[in-house]
Amino acid sequence: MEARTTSENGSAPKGNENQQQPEDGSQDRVLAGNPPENDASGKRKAGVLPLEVGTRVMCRWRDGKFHPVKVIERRKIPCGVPSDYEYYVHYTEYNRRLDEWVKLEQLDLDSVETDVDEKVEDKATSLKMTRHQKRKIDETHVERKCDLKHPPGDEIYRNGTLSMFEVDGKKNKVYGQNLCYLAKLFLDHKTLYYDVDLFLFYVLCECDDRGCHMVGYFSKEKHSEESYNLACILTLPPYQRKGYGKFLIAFSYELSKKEGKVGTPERPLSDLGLVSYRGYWTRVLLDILKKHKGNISIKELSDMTAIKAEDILTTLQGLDLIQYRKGQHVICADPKVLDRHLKAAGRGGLEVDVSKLIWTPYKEQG
Ligand SMILES: CC(=O)SCCNC(=O)CCNC(=O)[C@H](O)C(C)(C)COP(=O)(O)OP(=O)(O)OC[C@H]1O[C@@H](n2cnc3c(N)ncnc32)[C@H](O)[C@@H]1OP(=O)(O)O
Repeated sequence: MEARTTSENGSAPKGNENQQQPEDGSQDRVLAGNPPENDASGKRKAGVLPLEVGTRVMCRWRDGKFHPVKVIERRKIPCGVPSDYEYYVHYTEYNRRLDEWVKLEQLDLDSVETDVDEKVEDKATSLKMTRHQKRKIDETHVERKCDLKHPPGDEIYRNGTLSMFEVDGKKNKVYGQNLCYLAKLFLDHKTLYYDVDLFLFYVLCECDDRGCHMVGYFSKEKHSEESYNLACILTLPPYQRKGYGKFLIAFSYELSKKEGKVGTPERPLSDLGLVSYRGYWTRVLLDILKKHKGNISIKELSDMTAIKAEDILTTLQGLDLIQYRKGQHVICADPKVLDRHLKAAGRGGLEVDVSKLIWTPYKEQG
């Protein structure tokens, strides 16, 4: 039998040294401990103990005041009487970080509301959940604990410890929105997208035995009128300058190749975005020009690389490799000049091994 009277076990609220009773004998809920008992209240308490999970009651907090709480867990006190419990309570007016274990002495048992609102809530939502399930949902919702071991999508690429995941913004709204918030921290000029349904997110992860840890991502519109193949790119600061940015850019073009389309990044580009893209375009184009024998047109370069013709033109113009002859742009590539530019373009970054990409372009379902 767990039910007992407070007077039997001596654990009834008796107040403490700090208890202050007003001289007129009235109960001061603000400063005092628990109010004095009478017979009726003692009997009532006998019926409510031990308190059930879900019970609402007033609890004296460290400020000496009583606050409404909800019992969300209870446990037996190891060295106490077998029927002695302490309670894990949530202060309903405050953040869950303040949840704590309290002793029975801190609770005003005259204020106990057993179950009433839980039943009302259950009826209102027509959900037949156990209290335990309800509490779990409640806690998860409020604290937003993340137990994900990898981004919530399909792994479309794996090479050694690197993986890429495709996350659909429509299926994982909050995850997609959070990625956008993250990028916004580093980008003044970008619009923040709340409506992420129209986007896919390609999340690059370093993987180990604890899971896949995001190092960067890019987003991409499911359908782009302007042939954008990348909306926003971000490498998290601790991972920058390691070649991940170039990897993500290269990856976006590999997806475009699979789609049979040419692509370009959404404008405007940030200064770091522009440097990264210029570096990528320069290396890719000059590598081809170096190996290629004979003439090659911008259209052919675009078909081979999925880089939009305008981007090829501006890149080659910037390197002074374009001449305008008889109304046409002509690529003039002296091998020595190409070598010089390639050297200046720096490291190639991490390679995308296309044989490890398993992906089909997005198709609207239903
Ligand atoms: C369409 C758009 O989204 S535009 C917005 C682009 N995104 C941002 O500006 C967000 C903040 N910036 C970032 O997230 C990153 O800097 C990115 C994504 C632009 C580049 O990511 P990184 O992982 O650092 O790229 P990566 O290591 O491949 O380096 C790319 C090149 O950019 C240049 N670069 C990158 N960071 C710097 C820097 N801090 N200073 C100078 N040059 C830099 C270098 O040329 C570098 O090549 P290198 O290391 O061989 O010299």
